[in-house]
Amino acid sequence: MDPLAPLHRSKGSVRGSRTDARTSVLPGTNNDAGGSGNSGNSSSRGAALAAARRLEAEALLRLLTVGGASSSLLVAEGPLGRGLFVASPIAAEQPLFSMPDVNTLIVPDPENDPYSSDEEEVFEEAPAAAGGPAARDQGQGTAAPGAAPGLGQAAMQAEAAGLNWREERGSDLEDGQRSYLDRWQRHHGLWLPAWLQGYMSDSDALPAPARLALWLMWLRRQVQEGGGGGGSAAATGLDGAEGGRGVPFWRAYVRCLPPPELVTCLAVFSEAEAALLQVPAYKRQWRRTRANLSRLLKDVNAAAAADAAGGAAGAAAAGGHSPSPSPCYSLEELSYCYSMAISRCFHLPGRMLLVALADMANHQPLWQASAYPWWHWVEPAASEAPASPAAAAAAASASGDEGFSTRGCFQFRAVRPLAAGDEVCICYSEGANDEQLFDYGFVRQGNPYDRLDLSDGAEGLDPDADADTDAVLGPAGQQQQQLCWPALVAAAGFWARAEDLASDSAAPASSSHSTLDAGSMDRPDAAGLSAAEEQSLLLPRSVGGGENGSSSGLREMIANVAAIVSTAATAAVDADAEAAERLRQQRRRSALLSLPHTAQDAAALRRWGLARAASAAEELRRGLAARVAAQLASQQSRQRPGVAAPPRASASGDLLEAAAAAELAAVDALAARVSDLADGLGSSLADDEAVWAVLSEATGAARQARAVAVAGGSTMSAAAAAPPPAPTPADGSARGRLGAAFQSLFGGGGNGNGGSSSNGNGNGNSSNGAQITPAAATALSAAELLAAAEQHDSARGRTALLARLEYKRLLGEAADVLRTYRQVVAEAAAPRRSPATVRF
Ligand SMILES: C[S@@+](CC[C@H](N)C(=O)[O-])C[C@H]1O[C@@H](n2cnc3c(N)ncnc32)[C@H](O)[C@@H]1O
Repeated sequence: MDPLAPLHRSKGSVRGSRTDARTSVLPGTNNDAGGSGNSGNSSSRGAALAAARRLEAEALLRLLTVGGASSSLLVAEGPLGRGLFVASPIAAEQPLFSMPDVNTLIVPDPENDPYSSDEEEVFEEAPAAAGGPAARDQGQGTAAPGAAPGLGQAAMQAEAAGLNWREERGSDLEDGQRSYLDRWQRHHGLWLPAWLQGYMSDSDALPAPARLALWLMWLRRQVQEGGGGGGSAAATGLDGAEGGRGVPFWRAYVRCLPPPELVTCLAVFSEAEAALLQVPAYKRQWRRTRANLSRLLKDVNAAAAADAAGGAAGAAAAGGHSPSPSPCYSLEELSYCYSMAISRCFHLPGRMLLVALADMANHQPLWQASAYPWWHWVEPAASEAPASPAAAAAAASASGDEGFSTRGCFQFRAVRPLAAGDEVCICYSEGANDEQLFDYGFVRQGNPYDRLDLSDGAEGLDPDADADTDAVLGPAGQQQQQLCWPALVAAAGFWARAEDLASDSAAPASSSHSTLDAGSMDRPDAAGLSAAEEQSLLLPRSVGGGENGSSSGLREMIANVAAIVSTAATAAVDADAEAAERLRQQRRRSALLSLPHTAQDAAALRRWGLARAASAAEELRRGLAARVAAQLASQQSRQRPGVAAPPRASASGDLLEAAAAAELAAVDALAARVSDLADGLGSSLADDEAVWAVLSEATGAARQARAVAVAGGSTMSAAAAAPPPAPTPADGSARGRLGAAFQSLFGGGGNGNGGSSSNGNGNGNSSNGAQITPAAATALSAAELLAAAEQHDSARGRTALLARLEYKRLLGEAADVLRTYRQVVAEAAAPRRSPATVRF
């Protein structure tokens, strides 16, 4: 995968900006991943950390409240780990939280700058209202009944502090950034060193998340060292008016970040942890990122040392004290900060930002998300607004800023009316599991946007290759061939229209978003799309772009297969009833596996017996049949004298046969690649499922123990303070936490029957772990199983295990679909005999 890709897809595009979000995460799956997220629920150590982090978050909340942010949020542990919750009921579209720009970290993000292209205006204008800026802010209807008192205060305080984010929309990003940085430094009394200023002021020097990472890395050191004016949050008084400034503020923020051992984004994996990933594409991506980060680190440390040397020379010449020594940052620090940046940042057009507290919102698919990010612009008061361009220029030069004055704050707004206690979840982005793993440190079970990388990974993978700083985290230039799951299944003839699913009563009534397209902000506009158009929406960029041979080749392949399948489906297919039924079942299963399947989706599809999906597929086929006809016509018209005659339109059967032969070869090649990929992995799906069963059982047992302790009157922190039982050697006996889990699942006995997974449908990686019985277990001996479980008993170990489990399921499903394809294509091309018409 292109390591730059996460930079374009990171979390939470602010509403109004263009977003390519279209993903969903099944509720109740990733939270069970335990260590996959940073819930910290998997052990008493996790609970202790969670409790400590909750206290930090409370401290941050208090700081924010006095520092200019306003919120009606609480921080608590929920089903997805630590998250944000609604403190008091709030109406739809009202702000839940507001943070002045100066209390965020903002860097330019030219990669995501619509002003540099011809895209339309993406910010909503602040509605005109009478009065000064503060009155206007309050008069925008933002403080609705039920909203927390004081919303709008943020902008007022920002104004009082003279904190206007002066910039002209569409003006040079770097001017705006200089002005913002200047305000930021004055506000916090923290002065960025020259080396950091250098990275900050040159938008082309580094991608935005890397710059955010450097800023954060420097800030962490500042607050650890207590520099920059201010003691500990407690010592300086959280209730003081200065609470939103300087070291106390940023110390509280840094303390609220997840501790490194609970971070599961790919960039923080050690060599040993990366080995657990098994999947070559994941490992390659990890290696490339680490190599890029190492190069950046070398650069940064050299620049910081040069600064320090310059400072020392200056100080010596002036006979003063020697300045502070050059900081020497470690790869661990940088990769941690980089992971924080990519997993917690938000997008504004042309900018990327980190926002305290807002970055504690967990992810849900768009149709389930309860809030959305919003940038609230506050226009200057009429009295402030320059009367003419000349006056604007004069005002700008007087203020030292350029451009038109705007000020803003970051907000979360409610998607729908929310009750106290509702979790505030936003939709981060769409993405295949490799992207989600890289960006956020979790994978989605049955992710409909998942796809297999079928490239052999031979190009652009030399981690030691020379690259200058500009290329850090830059594109490797490798165009990968990917099998896009929805496109593949749609091509096989199955599709369900978004409206069909959304109209089901099981779907959330208030949501206009479909279960099929879980993330597009434009969803309501897309409601009228045909199934074929929906399919094209889901084509990944590498297929849809058609920029090079391989992607257009793949696109063609999909179109070809679709055409053939369409012909096959509408033609009389020679097949006996039993084979036809088998085929139909396979295809239904493929469809089910590929559609977003929440419990409701699955129930709805079962209830309908796929009738609606099938009818939508019919619609798709009709469209494709027209394309086949067009193809035939165009091939016929390209026929030239002297060249072996291509099949004639009248002999469409021949053409079909020739196309099918080519198609069979392509499908076989793909199937071989899928099988190679499966062979190259270190363990089987069944092995991994058994290991996961032990781990999740252990997690369940730990939760249960904690619940008992809490019910018995002990406090959360007392329960959390109890040391976890020491792991026992993996000797197969049922001792220790994992041993007990093992025994409860497998009765303590070994297995070794090499049977297939109990999870025949490839789903349910967590909650059904306890249903795995010895009969359904794996070829691993008891000792091996325990050893493997112990090896994975950490946040990153569990994440690696879940990630490769999903990958293996995807491989299995791909093999299934390819087999089905093969059968359909072969049948389509076979000479017709007495027809037993099969309609799918
Ligand atoms: C922006 S933070 C959200 C707050 C985070 N839970 C915390 O306590 O700091 C993003 C991280 O939260 C976790 N996370 C968020 N949504 C999740 C989900 N639906 N499933 C699993 N983990 C999730 C992942 O670890 C992700 O990297």
